[in-house]
Amino acid sequence: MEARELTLRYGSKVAIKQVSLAIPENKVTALIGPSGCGKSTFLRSLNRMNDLIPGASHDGSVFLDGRSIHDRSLDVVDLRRRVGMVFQKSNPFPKSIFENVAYGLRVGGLKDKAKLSARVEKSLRGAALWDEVKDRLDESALGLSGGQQQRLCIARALAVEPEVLLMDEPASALDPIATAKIEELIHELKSTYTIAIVTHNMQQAARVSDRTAFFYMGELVECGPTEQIFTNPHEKRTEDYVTGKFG
Ligand SMILES: Nc1ncnc2c1ncn2[C@@H]1O[C@H](COP(=O)(O)OP(=O)(O)OP(=O)(O)O)[C@@H](O)[C@H]1O
Repeated sequence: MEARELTLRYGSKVAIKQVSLAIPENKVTALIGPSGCGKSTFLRSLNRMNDLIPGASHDGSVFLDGRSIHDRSLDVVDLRRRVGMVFQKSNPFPKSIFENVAYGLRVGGLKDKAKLSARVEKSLRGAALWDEVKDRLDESALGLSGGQQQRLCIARALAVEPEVLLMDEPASALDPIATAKIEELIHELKSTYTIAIVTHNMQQAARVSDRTAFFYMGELVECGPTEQIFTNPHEKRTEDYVTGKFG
């Protein structure tokens, strides 16, 4: 995916300004920066989730496989299937574990029970949750731990076979063990998916990402290989942020 000169406003307030950033295939791109700098806004603009916010408007473009996601002929539902999203707070439906993962497939018209079961199993395996839930698929998803619920939400996103996964602080509400599992999972997922992750946790960005983009006051200050951003940033503002001088 690639954003070119993307500006996004909420009413007259500019949240991100002329951001040009590539999210390369089969890599993890971390978006970092102080609170309110526009990370989530940028992430949400990659699958047009901001369209749902009254008063939001944009200039510039975002391309997926070379095609503008704002193209009139593009189906937004299909865009959101191709570019899935996982939120900070896990949000399973008050349904069974199986139905949570099957939901998007049923909405997409898949009815065959054997095919549904196979896709649910594949998605739960992909989210490293299968072994923990395979004997309780009919139980409520709300009975899972926070970390399991977040992996269930990842399984739900994987079920519709996206190409890109957007993750908005997916581990910030989890304990260190559950966080480590999510980070391990992100590492495994990148062989199949392109991932963009917003994180407040700089160690996490350093551990999971290949590239890091530093945002400040709505602007993209710099983006580069994660190691370079953390050890040898080009911009003073990046250096001050990654060394903890502000933020
Ligand atoms: N729905 C909205 N309506 C109006 N303004 C908004 C909305 N969402 C975000 N903003 C504003 O846009 C700016 C960027 O917010 P955004 O949530 O993208 O930042 P962020 O870097 O993700 O912050 P955080 O790390 O605190 O989540 C902020 O000034 C915020 O107040």
